Amino acid sequence: MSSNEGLLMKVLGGFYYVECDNQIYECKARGSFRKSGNSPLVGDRVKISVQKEGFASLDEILPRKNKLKRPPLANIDILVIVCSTVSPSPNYAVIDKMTAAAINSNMQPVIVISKDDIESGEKVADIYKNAGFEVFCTSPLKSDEAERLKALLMGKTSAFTGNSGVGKSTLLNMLFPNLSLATGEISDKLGRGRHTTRAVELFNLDGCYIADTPGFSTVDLQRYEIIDKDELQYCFPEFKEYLGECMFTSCSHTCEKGCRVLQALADGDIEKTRHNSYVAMYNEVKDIKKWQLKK
Ligand SMILES: Nc1nc2c(ncn2[C@@H]2O[C@H](COP(=O)(O)OP(=O)(O)OP(=O)(O)O)[C@@H](O)[C@H]2O)c(=O)[nH]1
Ligand SMILES: [Zn+2]
Repeated sequence: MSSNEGLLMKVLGGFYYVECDNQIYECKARGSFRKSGNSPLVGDRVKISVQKEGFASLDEILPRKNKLKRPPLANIDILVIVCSTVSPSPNYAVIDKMTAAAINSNMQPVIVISKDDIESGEKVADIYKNAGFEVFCTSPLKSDEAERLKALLMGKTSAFTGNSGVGKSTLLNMLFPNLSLATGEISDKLGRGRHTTRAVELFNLDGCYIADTPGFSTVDLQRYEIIDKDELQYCFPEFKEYLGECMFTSCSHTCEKGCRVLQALADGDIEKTRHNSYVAMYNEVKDIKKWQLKK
């Protein structure tokens, strides 16, 4: 018998599929997980033991860097937030919720602006570059941007999100031309829009681990990952250099006198759309009590 560390790629029908040494092992979990209530999630780094006959068991879940409720995933390194320049045009409120939620969950948000061939994504790109994010402007004509993005995703576990029609499937196919071969349904519009019963799954595509999340169109951090009002300011990286410099220590950076963040906004150092999103999110959570946020 040998004990190994691996990555949980899929959970299906009581079996756990673990990638370990370039091989997939079908594992049964040890009974203790059921009792402890801490069940293995796709994306978990796990310890498995492989018996001689090929039977494998999942013995231990290694500590997680993060965990999502919907879809149930662990250890997401990068959240790729896709928006398009036109049809649909960018929804800043949605994008900013996703960037904030990603940061709050200890993931790196990455912005992809598609349909750069129809209309330039430069204006949107500048907003997010100025806020400190990694930004990519893509179109089927710009393979260099896709290559640059792919290099960032290498060896990491990533999930893609964005409204319907922004071009997620197109982007994934551009990044991974052999995607349809690798995953079958994933290229088939990612199994979305129809009632599939497929489970959440990680795909190893050229060394990039991509989470596919059927059943709902995208990773939905908006509704399920609510950010505490005191934490929200830290989820806007461009605020960081001004925090602690406001007149009032309890400043919410929404309307107060002597607010350094509002000053930066007035000076044009913080983007208006970003601050608008912050205020909207702040107002949404300001009356929620801390105990109601407990997960
Ligand atoms: N010109 C142009 N068209 C694009 C680009 N990206 C996507 N499209 C088109 O936009 C439409 C929607 O693209 P999809 O890739 O299906 O979008 P999606 O985000 O996967 O959509 P859902 O499956 O509904 O979530 C398709 O007709 C694509 O051909 C792009 O960069 N340039
Ligand atoms: Zn302030």
